Amino acid sequence: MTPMAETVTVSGAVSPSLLASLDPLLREWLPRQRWFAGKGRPVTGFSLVAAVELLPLGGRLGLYHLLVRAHQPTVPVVGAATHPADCYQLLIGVREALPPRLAPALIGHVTEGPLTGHTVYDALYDSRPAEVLLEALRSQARIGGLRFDRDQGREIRPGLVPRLMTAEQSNSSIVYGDTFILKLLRRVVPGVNPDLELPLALAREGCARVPAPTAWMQADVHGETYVLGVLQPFVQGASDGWELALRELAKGEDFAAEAHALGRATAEVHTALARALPTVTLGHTQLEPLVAGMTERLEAAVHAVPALRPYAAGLRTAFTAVADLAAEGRTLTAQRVHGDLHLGQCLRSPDGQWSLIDFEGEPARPLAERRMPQPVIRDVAGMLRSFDYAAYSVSPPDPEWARRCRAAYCTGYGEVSGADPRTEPVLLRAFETDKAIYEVLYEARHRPDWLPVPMAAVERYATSDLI
Ligand SMILES: Nc1ncnc2c1ncn2[C@@H]1O[C@H](COP(=O)(O)OP(=O)(O)O)[C@@H](O)[C@H]1O
Ligand SMILES: O=P(O)(O)O[C@H]1O[C@H](CO)[C@@H](O[C@H]2O[C@H](CO)[C@@H](O)[C@H](O)[C@H]2O)[C@H](O)[C@H]1O
Repeated sequence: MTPMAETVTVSGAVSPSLLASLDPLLREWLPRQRWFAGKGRPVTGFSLVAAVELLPLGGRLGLYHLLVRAHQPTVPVVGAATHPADCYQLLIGVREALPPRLAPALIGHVTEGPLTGHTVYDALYDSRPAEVLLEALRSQARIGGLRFDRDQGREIRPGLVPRLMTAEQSNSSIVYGDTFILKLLRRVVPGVNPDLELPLALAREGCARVPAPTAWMQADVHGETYVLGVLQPFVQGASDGWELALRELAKGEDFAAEAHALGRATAEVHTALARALPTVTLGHTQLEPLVAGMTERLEAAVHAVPALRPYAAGLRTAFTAVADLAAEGRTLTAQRVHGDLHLGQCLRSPDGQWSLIDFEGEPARPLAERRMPQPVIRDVAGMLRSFDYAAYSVSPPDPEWARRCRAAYCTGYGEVSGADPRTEPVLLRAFETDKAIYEVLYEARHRPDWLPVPMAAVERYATSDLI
């Protein structure tokens, strides 16, 4: 099939018919990728947004950087990808034959168009393409519409050996010699990306809790800028909070001291973000849409996951309680927050220091929403849910372990910020309920086996208070 027409930026020797030859292969390959956001809806076609040749096909290996729109039927679900055609960043390698070490990267064998007879594959698995990216960042290259920039004060040594991270991720990351990690965003949208914006702002504030961006990669397409990747120092020997929590749970060990330290770290980041970027006061006019948004997300989730239906009325009471606060004239302070904070976003270095990563926000939400100031309790609720997630993902569940972690986290947070989140039980309940509903949708789409974990929370939240 011929790809749908779109104004395309093509650089180097890339022919627009390139996508036509990849089309049937991508249709099969793309929906199988963990980072594909449009799960459950067929891909009906592709259009090329931009294409840049990074290595010419004449050599042993051709390399193309593509921004490709995947067309899918639109489903009117709040909280899901709202674009009828999400744009994905692909790095396509082309070889005559694929060496066995690259077998997991296979996209397919091309049978039509300019690449006929070649094998195409996800080039992030391959060391040469990964080296090309690092070299471009190091030398601040401009290639076609691709722009590579770096913090002038930080050195990037040439020749660092790359390896693709194999962890389950929403994006793809390459580690270079245990010195840097490059996160390449997969679903990309034009505009300021909080995954670059917030760490840069925190670095300017001197906040050491977040690895500072060393270099970044962007694309300029028809007057719009897409953030494509961020290089940052790799925290060597780090364990993420989720692994650590599960390890302690398996040993029957307490995690309260770590939860306390995490509460302090979260408050430090929030304090620095409030210094770096504007804060606003939310009055009745702003709280009404906030509550309406939570209620809409619930309705949409019930539509998508009918198992939620029996709990909907009970869950809704968490949101109406916030509306009541607003009606009484309560105001709230809002500021930029992490937006999707959970144990997997917290790294502990071997010396026991915690860092927070991945400031992209909930990937399915529109960018404008992800960049809006929010009450800090939103992040706190994310972490509290995460302790609950850990405790309910083991058999038998250990609610007492979660209770101790939750209390310690709130204490630590309050020590640094001056405000213990437990003094806001109505807000906490609403944001935790909202997060649990998001998790039900997320798991239904991405990891159906995990659905019972947030569903167990939903059952409890529909009938009881949380803290
Ligand atoms: N600076 C870092 N140092 C060490 N490991 C990191 C760093 N940043 C990310 N990671 C690892 O990469 C994984 C994915 O990073 P993340 O930013 O959460 O990407 P995604 O949005 O794809 O989930 C993390 O869970 C962590 O294990
Ligand atoms: O890929 P991201 O890290 O940006 O976040 C998404 O995936 C997470 C799972 O990998 C998901 O987190 C949920 O599962 C975690 C355990 O794997 C748990 O610690 C979190 O509390 C729970 O929300 C996250 O919601 C999603 O946005």
